[in-house]
Amino acid sequence: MLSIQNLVKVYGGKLRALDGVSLELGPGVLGLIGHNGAGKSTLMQMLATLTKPTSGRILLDGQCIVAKPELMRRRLGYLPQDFGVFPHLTALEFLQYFAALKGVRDPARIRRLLELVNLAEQANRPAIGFSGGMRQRLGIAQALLNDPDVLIVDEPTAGLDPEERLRFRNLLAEIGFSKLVIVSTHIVSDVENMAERLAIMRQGKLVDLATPAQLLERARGQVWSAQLALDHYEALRGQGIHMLQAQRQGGLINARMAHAEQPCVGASVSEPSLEEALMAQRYAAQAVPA
Ligand SMILES: Nc1ncnc2c1ncn2[C@@H]1O[C@H](COP(=O)(O)OP(=O)(O)OP(=O)(O)O)[C@@H](O)[C@H]1O
Repeated sequence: MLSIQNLVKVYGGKLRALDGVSLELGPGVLGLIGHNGAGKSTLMQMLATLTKPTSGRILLDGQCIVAKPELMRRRLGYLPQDFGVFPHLTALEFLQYFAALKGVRDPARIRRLLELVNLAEQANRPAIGFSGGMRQRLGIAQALLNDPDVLIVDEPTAGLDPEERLRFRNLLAEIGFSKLVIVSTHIVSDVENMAERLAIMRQGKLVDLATPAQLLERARGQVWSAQLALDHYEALRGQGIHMLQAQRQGGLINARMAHAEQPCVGASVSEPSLEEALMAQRYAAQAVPA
């Protein structure tokens, strides 16, 4: 459906915000993971046809959307990182306004979307009184107005409380049953239970594309746990052992460590969480420069 081919974006003559990114995507949720500055927003904006690549191609069902952005815009829903609502418009008025802009003429669709994002009862309330989660859900309703085949969501859960996060994630997961949903985040837990695949970006490059299960499998044997005295903990740190977690308990430190081999006598190999798996992968990449 979407074929991303060798995308490069150069800013200011030399900064490579994207450095040869290629990806083949179909329906389902893709989690785009990377630290701040990894190039996620640049890639999302490019897919949303807001910025053009310095080189490379993006094909939507075989046609290049760099050359013909309108092909994408018709089929795209986009929720940017800094999405803002008009505070004095009600949820209903806000959607009516965007429906008019997007040429959506079916008023029943707005009602259905308000129900989908669980805002039907707040339809006539001005957005100024909405919580962060309600605003995000209104943003998703806006992005879904034209029944898009591709939904792009940038840093979706920033500022949401845990319950709102959960609701919002479930909503995106359900949309991903039939559409392509690309969710960019640096918070692994945002996508670990909904993304079919994770694309890991680092310094403008796509360094991995795998299912969460594959990432966990690869990290098996590299995450260790041990109860350490404080001076032992500090000595291990001093030796460059990567600490994933440290929790003081009864005068000892419960430590979780990323290391290719047993980091110290008594450390036992432990099942990694997805976040730990990604950290372990990152440390391993640092240890062996490509
Ligand atoms: N318009 C711009 N002009 C110059 N440099 C830019 C521009 N946009 C992004 N960059 C740079 O490109 C690199 C990638 O930025 P990008 O915003 O795509 O990363 P990101 O992974 O989305 O990070 P974040 O999570 O902070 O949004 C960074 O070094 C950033 O400073």
